[in-house]
Amino acid sequence: MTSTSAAAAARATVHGYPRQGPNRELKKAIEGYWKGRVDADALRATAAELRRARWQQLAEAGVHEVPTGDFSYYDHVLDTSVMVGAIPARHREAMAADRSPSSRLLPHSQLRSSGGTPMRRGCPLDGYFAMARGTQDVAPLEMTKWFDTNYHYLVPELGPDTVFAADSAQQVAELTEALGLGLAARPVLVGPVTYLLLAKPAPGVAAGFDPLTLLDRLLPVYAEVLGDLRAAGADWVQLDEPALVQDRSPAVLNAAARAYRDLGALPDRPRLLVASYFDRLGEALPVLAKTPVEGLALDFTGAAAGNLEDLAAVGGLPGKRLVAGVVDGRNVWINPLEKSLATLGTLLGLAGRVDVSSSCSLLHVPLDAAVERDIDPQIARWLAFARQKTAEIVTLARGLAQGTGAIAAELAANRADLASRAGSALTHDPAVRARAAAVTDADGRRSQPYAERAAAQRAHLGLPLLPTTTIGSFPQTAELRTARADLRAGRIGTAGYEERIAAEIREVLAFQEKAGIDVLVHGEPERNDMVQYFAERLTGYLATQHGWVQSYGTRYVRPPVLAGDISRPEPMTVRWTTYAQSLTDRPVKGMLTGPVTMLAWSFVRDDQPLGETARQVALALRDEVNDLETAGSSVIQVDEPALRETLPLRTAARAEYLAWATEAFRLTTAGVRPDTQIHTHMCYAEFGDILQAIDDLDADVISLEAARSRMQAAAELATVGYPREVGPGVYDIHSPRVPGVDEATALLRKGLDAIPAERLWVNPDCGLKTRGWPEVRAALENLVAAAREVRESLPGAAS
Ligand SMILES: Nc1nc2c(c(=O)[nH]1)N[C@@H](CNc1ccc(C(=O)N[C@@H](CCC(=O)N[C@@H](CCC(=O)N[C@@H](CCC(=O)O)C(=O)O)C(=O)O)C(=O)O)cc1)CN2
Ligand code: MET
Ligand SMILES: [Zn+2]
Repeated sequence: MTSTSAAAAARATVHGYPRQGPNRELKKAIEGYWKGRVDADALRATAAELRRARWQQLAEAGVHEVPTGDFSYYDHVLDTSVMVGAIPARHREAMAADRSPSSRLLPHSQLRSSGGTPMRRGCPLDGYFAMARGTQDVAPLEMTKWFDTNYHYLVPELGPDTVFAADSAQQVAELTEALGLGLAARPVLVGPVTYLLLAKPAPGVAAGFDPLTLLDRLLPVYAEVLGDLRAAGADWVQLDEPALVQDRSPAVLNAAARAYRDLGALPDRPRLLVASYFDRLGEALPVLAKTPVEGLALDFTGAAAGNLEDLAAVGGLPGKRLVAGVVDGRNVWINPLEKSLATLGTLLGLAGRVDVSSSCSLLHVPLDAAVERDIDPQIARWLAFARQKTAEIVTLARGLAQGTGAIAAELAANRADLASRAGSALTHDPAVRARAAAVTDADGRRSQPYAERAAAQRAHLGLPLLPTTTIGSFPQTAELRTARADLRAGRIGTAGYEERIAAEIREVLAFQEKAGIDVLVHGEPERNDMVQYFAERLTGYLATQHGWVQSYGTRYVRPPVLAGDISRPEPMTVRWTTYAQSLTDRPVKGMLTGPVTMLAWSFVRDDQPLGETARQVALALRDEVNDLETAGSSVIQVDEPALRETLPLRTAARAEYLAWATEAFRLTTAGVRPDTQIHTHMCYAEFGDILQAIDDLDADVISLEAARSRMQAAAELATVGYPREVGPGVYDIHSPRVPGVDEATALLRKGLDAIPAERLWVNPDCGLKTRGWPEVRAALENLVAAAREVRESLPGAAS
């Protein structure tokens, strides 16, 4: 095919689309189902209607080929486990037992609801949700971050005994629905190599087990699914292999080569499009290019832009289809259309056919910027959410196929919008820039070394050995959320809302004092979210009203937008912290979200290096830290749960990231007196990669998620000689289970194997916002009892 015909054939598509619906209808239907308020048929009907509406929207926008199979009731990786029959044994047994009258398989929310909810039986949805959320008797699959995004997937559990079996029902049904609407549709599956690379050894299987050894067993299952999809009318099927953008061993690259050679050799199959995104494909590019697959989808945005030169270096993809991800699926800025057209033009010479798409699924961006009413219309023109991105993709495909003349109006408007952003005062605040430029090394260093600070803090705080504390949030009750919704809707005034918050703080403080906790928190009742709350109070940040993005299951966040230079017009947390401190003689921890997490869980500026944005945020937070100290806080926690997840996917980029990330944290925290204790908190396991960085934060105390891994994080820190205080979590707050005193005691003793008593804290894994009060009360009382028991048993303990 010549370039010209490649251009003429250019089509628009997307890799995937938000699932929740314009008003999070899916969340509401699923949570209603869990509560017994919505029946299975109604839930299925809502889901089908949402799928229909999104396909229709894509088609009406001019998308030529819509994705199918990207919908999910909970998580598409879990759906893949169902598709290949990788149901953990404990769930298989529970589902079988569920048919017997003695079964206790039912969702937690039903267990906890005050009786009267009928148990559902024999419904496949329940088995599915049990894998996602667990039941009273059966633990769920583990949840972890999808690459470096804020989306969480359920980790497949595999072992040498895993028997795969194809179940293509959901994929076939969705394809059939879309084809029934008269649309060209392309099923999207998690590819077999990525699926295995994301898996972990099932419980009871040796940790050294490598799931990739199951490839030969898995490929026939994919072959069967592909056959079923072909029979159902699939012309193309997309297999997502984002795991191949990470540094991979020759063994993994060989596995990829084998997988696509074998799938490519199937006699009656759809054409195959292998997709990668989030970074450049690197050494996997020539490997995949040599396989018989008919197409590759590559990311050409951000760090992945290097795919362009890599593609040229391998001589392009002659005769193959290239789906060019030129519209960023991870960020919310309008596309520079002319730049993208130039990229697409170059790509025309490098492939048999070029189509236009998003860089990755649009799952990671909100649905529609046009429904935001509170964003300045001038600034709203700079934003593209899923709906606007779809329009950009269609425009680019038209421009590619018909020439720029066909999209002259769009290009002119785009030029004006880009110029308005570039020239805006919002993005260039001279005071912020001057302050950031004047930062010195000394600003990021505490005035005394850790050992001296520790002594000063010990004298100042007078805490017992094994001090108890919590991570910040207490239950975000329906009453609190409703009060906030009422305030927004004008049903209550500010005074009424604030009285509600004050009352909650009094209750949280009273409970902690009674329970005997040593370092208290105010409970964060005033915060809708630990990132959005601060974004709403910082100049240069935009918050959205409806910009929901799925974080996991039915939980969503509204990532704010780092749009301009960041400054803090006034203190953000001092008032509620001071109020809480006025209610007690014990120390109340000030509670802030750190600069790295503020970036990681927001949409970031793409017009300056991330490190510069981080420094601006850090300086604003530094003022808050210092103000808290001035107002009387002796303990201040700066949460950095996202420090690990934002680690670049390719190791070559990691050192630079860790340098600016740790610098931003130190800049936030280093302005306090030596006797002010700085805490930090991280709650995503796999700290092994960033132990040095944790040390470089120079925080006085770190609390970590450790309950499920039985103190592994504490042990890892100990192996590198971590010198500071550590609170490895002894309460897994992701589960409604209440840990018993013995269980917490055992974990603490295990913690003592790694960290000496003088440096060990007692706390939960993370905040308690998603938990209910009854569990929280019982669990924290047990945690305090365990701390006392272990304290008393320590050698030399005063009896
Ligand atoms: N940004 C961010 N990323 C994160 C985390 C995090 O805490 N924040 N934690 C990890 C993921 N964990 C998460 C844990 C919980 C929720 C969560 O509970 N989300 C809530 C929404 C939280 C929120 O924004 N609440 C607002 C708005 C609540 C709301 O839905 N209001 C209703 C009306 C009120 C009502 O009737 O409930 C509406 O606007 O329609 C508030 O409290 O004000 C949900 O999906 O339900 C999300 C992620 C990793 N990434
Ligand atoms: C995801 S980390 C959460 C930390 C926050 N301080 C909380 O307790 O909710
Ligand atoms: Zn946490």
